[in-house]
Amino acid sequence: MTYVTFPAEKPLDFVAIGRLCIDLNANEINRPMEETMTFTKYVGGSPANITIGMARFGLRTAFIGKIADDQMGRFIADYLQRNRIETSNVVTDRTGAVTGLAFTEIKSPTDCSILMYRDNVADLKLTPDEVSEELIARSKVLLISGTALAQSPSREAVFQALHYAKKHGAVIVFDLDYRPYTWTSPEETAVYYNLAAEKCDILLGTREEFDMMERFDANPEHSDAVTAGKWFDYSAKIVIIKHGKEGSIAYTQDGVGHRAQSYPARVVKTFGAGDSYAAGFLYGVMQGWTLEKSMAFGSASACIVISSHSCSDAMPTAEQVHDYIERCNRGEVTAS
Ligand SMILES: Nc1ncnc2c1ncn2[C@@H]1O[C@H](COP(=O)(O)OP(=O)(O)OP(=O)(O)O)[C@@H](O)[C@H]1O
Ligand SMILES: O=C(O)C[C@@H](O)[C@H](O)C(=O)CO
Repeated sequence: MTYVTFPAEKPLDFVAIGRLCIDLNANEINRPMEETMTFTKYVGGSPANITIGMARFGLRTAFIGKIADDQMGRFIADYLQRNRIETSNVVTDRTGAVTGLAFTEIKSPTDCSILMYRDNVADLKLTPDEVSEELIARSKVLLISGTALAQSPSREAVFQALHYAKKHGAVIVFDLDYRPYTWTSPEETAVYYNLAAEKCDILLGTREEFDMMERFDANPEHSDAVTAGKWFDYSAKIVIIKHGKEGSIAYTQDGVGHRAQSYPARVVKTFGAGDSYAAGFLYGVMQGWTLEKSMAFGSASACIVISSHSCSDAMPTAEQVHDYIERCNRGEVTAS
């Protein structure tokens, strides 16, 4: 059954708008960052990671964002180009803004955290008039990521991109990606997340992220089915609630909940699961697969990334994901 129709005539498969940053992942893992002396540099930013994942699956992709006019910004732009991601709408800041840094702490495979340096970052300085209508008009999908709503003018740039996507018939995906340290208050977050979510066809978030959005609901039940049902009154066709190792559930407008279990994984770090899951799931539905097959593909993609040191570099190819699923089905992968 087809729950979302992607405009096949569009030459681009996928465009994302939002954060381009640098991950600095601790090399000395299984200890607090106070004891970490060296880090490995990777391109980061949740929407960037998802786009890199889609490119690794062989899709035609592009990115809308702003980078700093420095070595880190050029590192990011070069990495995107080397991964065949169109950067025609990646704008270079000229105000002296810097690149967001995400220092990642891996205390244990299940106790990871991110220390984000987000002051005066270039990615939040993208303006509405810098968003290319022509690029969005060429794409089947526009993905927005919640953190880009955290500050103006990036906030307005996202809403302008949403306007273009609606105008040109792109499928709109909202990866909630709630990062509290980027926001001034949960109330502000909920207001802007809800305004954006009303325009979106596919929503992906964790239970906690949807709970944040429901703070103004009268008597919120915070139950997955009720959460999903609320968004079908707007533009939503699919609402996915992710539950970490417990798997995920996708609701459709007919009220059916489609469940997916997680696969076993030898976890190095937990973050990156959501980005790789989103890329794998969206790839699957864009191939016309069932929701269950697409969710399983996303789940396996997530396992590959959380079993790796990086997020962006570790984004797998479709062949690697299929192979992982087959090895799990043969009982060759054990969880750690
Ligand atoms: N420990 C795990 N073992 C196996 N699979 C996992 C694990 N954690 C997450 N996953 C898979 O990844 C999917 C998304 O993970 P999660 O629910 O943690 O999203 P998220 O919080 O957005 O991720 P992130 O930590 O990147 O922000 C899950 O639905 C599951 O399929
Ligand atoms: O999105 C961020 O700013 C952090 C990411 O770069 C990091 O890779 C991560 O947390 C992935 O979800």
